[in-house]
Amino acid sequence: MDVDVIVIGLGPGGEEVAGGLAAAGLAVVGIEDRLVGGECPYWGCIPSKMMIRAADLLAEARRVPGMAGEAEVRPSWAPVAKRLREATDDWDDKVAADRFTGKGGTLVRGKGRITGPGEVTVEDRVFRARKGIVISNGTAPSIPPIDGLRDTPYWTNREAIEATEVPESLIVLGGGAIGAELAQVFARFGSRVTVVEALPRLLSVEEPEAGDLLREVFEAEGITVRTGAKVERVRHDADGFVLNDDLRAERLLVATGRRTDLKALGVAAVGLDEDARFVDVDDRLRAADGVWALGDVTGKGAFTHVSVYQARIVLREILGQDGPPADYRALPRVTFTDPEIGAVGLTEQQARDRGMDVRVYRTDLAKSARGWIHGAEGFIKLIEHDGVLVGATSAGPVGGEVLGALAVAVHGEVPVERLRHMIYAYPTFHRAIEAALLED
Ligand SMILES: Cc1cc2nc3c(=O)[nH]c(=O)nc-3n(C[C@H](O)[C@H](O)[C@H](O)COP(=O)(O)OP(=O)(O)OC[C@H]3O[C@@H](n4cnc5c(N)ncnc54)[C@H](O)[C@@H]3O)c2cc1C
Ligand SMILES: NC(=O)c1ccc[n+]([C@@H]2O[C@H](COP(=O)([O-])OP(=O)(O)OC[C@H]3O[C@@H](n4cnc5c(N)ncnc54)[C@H](O)[C@@H]3O)[C@@H](O)[C@H]2O)c1
Repeated sequence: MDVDVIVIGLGPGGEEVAGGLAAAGLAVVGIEDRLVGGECPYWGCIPSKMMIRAADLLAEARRVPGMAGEAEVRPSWAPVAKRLREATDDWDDKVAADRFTGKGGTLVRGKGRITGPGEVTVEDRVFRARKGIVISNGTAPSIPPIDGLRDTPYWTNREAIEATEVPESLIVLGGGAIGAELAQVFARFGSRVTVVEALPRLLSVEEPEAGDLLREVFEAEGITVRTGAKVERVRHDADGFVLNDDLRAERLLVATGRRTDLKALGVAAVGLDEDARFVDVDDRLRAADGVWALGDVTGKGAFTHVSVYQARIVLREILGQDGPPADYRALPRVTFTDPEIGAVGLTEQQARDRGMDVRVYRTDLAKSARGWIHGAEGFIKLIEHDGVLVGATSAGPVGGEVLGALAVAVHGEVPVERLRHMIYAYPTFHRAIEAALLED
């Protein structure tokens, strides 16, 4: 079959670009080997945030004593599991598939493999593209080579999201975004949770203060946090999982990062390095002549907003429309723990590693009026270079929302002097940005 564009993988970015091109009248084949929509709506962002919403409600109710009277909290996972099944249509992608074909796209189910310039094969069907191929096949959970682990019935994010019951006890291997978010959810629903992280801190890609804060909060909620931990052996028996012969739990969630498999995708057929971890792209998302890549597979930030942002650039490129190139200076991310950890741009260490002469501002949320009223834990940390912010972190009850103001400041290169003399509404959480700038 000959078409204009072939899109391999219909996650958030692939769906955006394939649907956009089809709606513009191009002949598009979208290839998907699982569910149209990808990881985010079925096993990622949306169901995990629904679980978090439920867990946060429990935590909020538990805060009633001492502030507002009495509240008895009896958690039940049943409504959570039911809402997730409704939200995912029980892991059925008919609505998303119809959305794409309704725009005129051709949906092909199966695993796509690049077999030559402009050519993709799905089992015994060969597709040829006149304009090009878009690689948007995402990532899969990466399972560390720990002795015994692969033979056990461990969970990845997929099984955790599909859980119909809360385990009595849970070990979470990996204290990154997935591990931290899901550890807190299951703990708030009554599971005895231990987080085991190899590095010295939780959320190690963010500011150290963020990992330290989360550890404090987790331990106060009864979650055991083991950092700097090395797991050498895993086994499973009738009672559950055993790590290093000393740590036991009913379930084990492996959340140790993600992996790509460029060899299986056949990227060498278009001259790309099949042993690389990610597809190398330029600021127009071009990987080779007639090949674009977007989303997690590019290694520019494993977030839905990055995938969709890149997809819009690819769409413009293929349709011959003008627009700015990709710019990741103000890349925002939010870990939806409670407190939320919002961050944009560079951390202090990343800025220093780039040789930047930085000035750092920091304040505790508890010192702000709203933070004190709320009984909130969190902080604002700002990284200035050359009179503008190059990075910021906002940790707190709505850290991800407060981040909006900081993302605008980094993206727009607003002079710090202007930020210092702006009026911040009283008493809001975001007013702590002013406090940080004045605290010096
Ligand atoms: C638990 C969890 C929570 C998350 N929470 C957030 C969040 O709150 N906010 C956020 O921004 N991000 C979050 N993410 C990350 C987000 O889900 C990903 O960044 C996003 O889904 C990546 O999109 P993508 O377009 O790269 O493709 P993906 O969503 O990874 O989809 C790629 C698709 O390609 C298909 N595919 C793969 N290989 C082939 C092939 N050879 N042929 C055909 N099809 C193929 C796959 O089946 C898949 O459907 C979360 C992830 C997880 C796991
Ligand atoms: N709120 C969000 O936006 C959100 C939520 C979840 C996931 N995500 C995205 O999904 C990606 C994948 O999430 P993730 O949490 O799997 O990966 P991650 O890379 O964020 O964290 C993995 C953690 O596992 C640790 N680790 C690796 N091997 C280990 C081992 N053998 N023993 C103990 N610890 C080990 C790493 O040191 C790291 O801290 C994230 O990078 C993020 O981009 C985003």
